[in-house]
Amino acid sequence: MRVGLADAVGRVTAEAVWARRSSPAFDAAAMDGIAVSSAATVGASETTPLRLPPDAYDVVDTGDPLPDARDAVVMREQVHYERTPAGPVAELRAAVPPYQHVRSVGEDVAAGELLLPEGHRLRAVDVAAAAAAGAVDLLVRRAPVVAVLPTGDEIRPLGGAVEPGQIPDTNSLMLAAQAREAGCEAVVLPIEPDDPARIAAAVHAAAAESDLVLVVAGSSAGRDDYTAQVVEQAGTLVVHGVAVRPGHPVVLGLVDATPVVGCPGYPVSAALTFDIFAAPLLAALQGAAVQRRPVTRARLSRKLASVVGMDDWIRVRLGEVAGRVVATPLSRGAGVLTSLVRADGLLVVPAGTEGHQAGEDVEIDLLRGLDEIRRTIVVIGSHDLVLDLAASELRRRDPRISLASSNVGSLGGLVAVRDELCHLAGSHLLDPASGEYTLPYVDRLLAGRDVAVVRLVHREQGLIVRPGNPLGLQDVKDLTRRGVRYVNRQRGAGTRVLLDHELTRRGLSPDDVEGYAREEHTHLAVAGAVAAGRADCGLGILAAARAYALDFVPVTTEPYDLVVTAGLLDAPVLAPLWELLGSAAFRAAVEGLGGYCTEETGRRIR
Ligand SMILES: Nc1nc2c(c(=O)[nH]1)N[C@H]1C(S)=C(S)[C@@H](COP(=O)(O)OP(=O)(O)OC[C@H]3O[C@@H](n4cnc5c(N)ncnc54)[C@H](O)[C@@H]3O)O[C@H]1N2
Ligand code: MOO
Repeated sequence: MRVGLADAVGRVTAEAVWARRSSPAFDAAAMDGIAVSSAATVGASETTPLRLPPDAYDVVDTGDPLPDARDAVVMREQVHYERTPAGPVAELRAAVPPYQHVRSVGEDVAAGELLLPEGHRLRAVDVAAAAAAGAVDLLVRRAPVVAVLPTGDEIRPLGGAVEPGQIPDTNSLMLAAQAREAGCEAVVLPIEPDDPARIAAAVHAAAAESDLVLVVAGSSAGRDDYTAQVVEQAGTLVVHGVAVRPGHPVVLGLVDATPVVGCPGYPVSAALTFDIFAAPLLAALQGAAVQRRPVTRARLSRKLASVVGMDDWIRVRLGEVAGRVVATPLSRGAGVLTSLVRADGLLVVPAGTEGHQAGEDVEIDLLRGLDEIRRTIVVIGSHDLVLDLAASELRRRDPRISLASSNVGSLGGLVAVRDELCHLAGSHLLDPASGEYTLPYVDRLLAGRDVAVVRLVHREQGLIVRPGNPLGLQDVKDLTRRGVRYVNRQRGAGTRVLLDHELTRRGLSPDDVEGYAREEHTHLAVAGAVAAGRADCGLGILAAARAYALDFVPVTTEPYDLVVTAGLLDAPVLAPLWELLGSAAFRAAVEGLGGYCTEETGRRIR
């Protein structure tokens, strides 16, 4: 099919494009000035200037055709005019070589020259060059049509009501957009319930109208998982299950000669399945090359275990610390779509590998440019909402800046500072012996290192309870009451150390607290567990309680600090953060979260 140049970007050429016209189509002035005959200027110099009468030159502007009998241009700035009764005489103080400042016919592209090969994906510059070479439209390959077929009794169309237990159809939105990004047309079909006959009918109908059918979900072993069975009965089932995770239960087959990919329902699995299986197929259908991502080497910030026998696709955040790119693995859950949203790169741990040690050198497929990665502030340690607010505010102020924080608890953060795996560690570790926060741990873990500690905030820690505090919890000692279900933080988290300290002070033991062994990794996750009724109480910050409209019983106020290698304090990557911490507007926004005091924000306490 032929498409107009304005609509051709992203399409793939179906024939070679030969220039029909030269560009420029005539010898043209390349500068504003005067057109002259070079032969007439021989001998001109500073000491013997040449005086050209008005009929021996023509005034020209950039792009003008070169008048007959002229073969060179002198820039306006190098011409001195002298008024005479016969008109302005141009004085030249140097000889002009032939074709000086002249763009000759076909300098850009010559008629008859090959401009673009067949099978080339068109970009903005390509269509402009084609237009300059005389094209008005181009023969392009048909864009493959991708049909997206969502399945599942629980799936509801986007924008409509979603009852408890139902899931909005986010996968179809994503897969259709991925197909369009791959240069295809995408059609999202109505959601089919878990009924093999209906799914089969929909697959047949879609196969007749499209080049690839993506059946969403129903790929694994559940009672209502029919995709593989449908493909087997309606056509040919080629593969069910691959040694890739996420994406393990993918279904590959043919129905009525149209390829069908059964994408697992978990969003990360669905997205990666498209990348791994659908994208190369669609590129092949268009006769174009698959886009390979650039790669970089990086140091892994944490140990990464991986099951032997599966290629593990790990999403990572990246930043540059001490001159080396550091990769921090994000959540591995196939349902954690935000792991892909936040990812700067992908790390594939091959099937034959058990994983990697912290600090190991690995290869990363880049999802973002290295220049952006170099401007990323890497925070590892305890997490606080103020860091999220800072990340958002830094980006608003300068779109090139990112702040990536990963939560491994305060202790893990100090270890990451020690190992040069982050710029900053968020820490609020209480030393029960001295009652001091963070500094005793810095002395122990980072002994002999020149380390600075900058106060971020003071914040209130307290019991996060259901609205109205139905169990009447007033103090940490109430956690030992029968029937009170507590939700704890992970080992190494400052909030867990705080609980232990508060229990010890009261002569209580963790064994007295029901749910002590149950761990969540963030304040918000603790609040989420209480809000969902899966626990009655957890220790955390006021802002987390507020985020879920829960009640809060204050226990203590604690400092939350940023630990940084002193040599990095003046690093350009951190400058925007220090500036932000000094801003009154930012401090007001922090106080607005509730439970924060910014009196000492930005103060270096060591
Ligand atoms: N016993 C086993 N259970 C599971 C296995 C297994 O091998 N044995 N595999 C797991 C893996 S790995 C994956 S991946 C998933 C694949 O799930 P299905 O493709 O069968 O999909 P469902 O079970 O229907 O749904 C899974 C999950 O995805 C959500 N979903 C489904 N469609 C959409 C949509 N259009 N938009 C957004 N989210 C969607 C669905 O609600 C579920 O939460 O199976 C594991 N289980
Ligand atoms: O293999 Mo499943 O695709 O991990 O989530």
